[in-house]
Amino acid sequence: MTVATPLLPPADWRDFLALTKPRVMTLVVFTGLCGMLAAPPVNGHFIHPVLGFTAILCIALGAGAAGALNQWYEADLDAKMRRTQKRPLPAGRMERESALHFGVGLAAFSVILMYFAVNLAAAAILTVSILFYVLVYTVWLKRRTPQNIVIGGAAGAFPPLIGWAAATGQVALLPLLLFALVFLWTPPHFWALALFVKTDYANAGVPMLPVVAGERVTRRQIGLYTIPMALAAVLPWPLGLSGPLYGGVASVTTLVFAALALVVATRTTTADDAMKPEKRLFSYSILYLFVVFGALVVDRWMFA
Ligand code: HEM
Ligand SMILES: CC(C)=CCC/C(C)=C/CC/C(C)=C/COP(=O)(O)OP(=O)(O)O
Repeated sequence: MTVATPLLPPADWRDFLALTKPRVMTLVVFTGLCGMLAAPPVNGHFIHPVLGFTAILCIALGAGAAGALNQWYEADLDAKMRRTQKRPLPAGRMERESALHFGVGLAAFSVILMYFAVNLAAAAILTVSILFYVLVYTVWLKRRTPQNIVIGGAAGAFPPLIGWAAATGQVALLPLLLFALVFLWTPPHFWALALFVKTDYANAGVPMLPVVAGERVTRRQIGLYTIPMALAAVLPWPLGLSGPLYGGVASVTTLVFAALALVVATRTTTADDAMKPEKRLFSYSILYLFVVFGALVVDRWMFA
């Protein structure tokens, strides 16, 4: 006698939205928008607003698709961590197949639309970033090495390049520096968080740096990555790629970042304070990227 597996009722639209990790993706989309708005005109023309909107929509859909495929692949891990247990798949509100179809469909749609409506360069970099997040980070590295987020984290650094490529059809030094900024920002951003949700990762068997190498090494690495990150953040100014407004904002906000990272790096254990230094650094890291990218755009439009 065969027992039929009961099928779940169709998932709610809110569950599909949750698959796209909307809160994290707001910053991803913002950096993409800023990359686009910081780009110079081509033959005297800025990107047409409708095309610009389409390109940002494609970045949002592509990033959301990558988030959905990430959740499809690691529903088992998400079920083991308090922070992620209530997601649609581990909570049993959605069939895994639905998440897979949604992710693949959305990824294909975003890339095809980017190619036909915008250009090949933007579509190609969008494809690379989706594949990087899903295959390189999620499937290959996340469960294997504590360097997972250093290498795989590159996925989240592509959006400024995609935005710039959408506007100009090519890449240039400034968006490459923005790529470097997000790439080098990711380890302090994530490891600060990993220091205070360490037990979650340990329970799930994910080899995040604090679990594998311990707190002291993680704290030192946060400090070390902050140095080249600071350079990447400030360099557009001395290189003449941005003006004094960006230079001022980037210098001050980066100094604050470095000061918070130094406190984290020089502590030996997690304090009991309500606002632990690593929590403060994690929260500030998000505000920091919003402010620095926002300042770049305001600067380019004011002083162009
Ligand atoms: C591999 C690289 C990264 C890892 C492992 C990572 C991990 C995380 C985790 C675990 C959270 C906490 C909670 C949550 O899931 O909502 C978080 C929050 C966040 N991350 Fe990251 N992150 C990475 C890269 C990025 C990038 C590239 C961006 C954007 C440029 C970003 C933006 C954010 C934002 C905005 C939040 C706050 C979300 C909220 O308020 O709920 N992250 N990150
Ligand atoms: C355009 C495009 C494709 C952009 C991709 C953007 C990207 C890679 C963002 C990474 C941010 C992110 C949600 C990391 C979470 O890591 P995790 O998946 O390990 O977190 P979890 O534990 O919350 O699942």
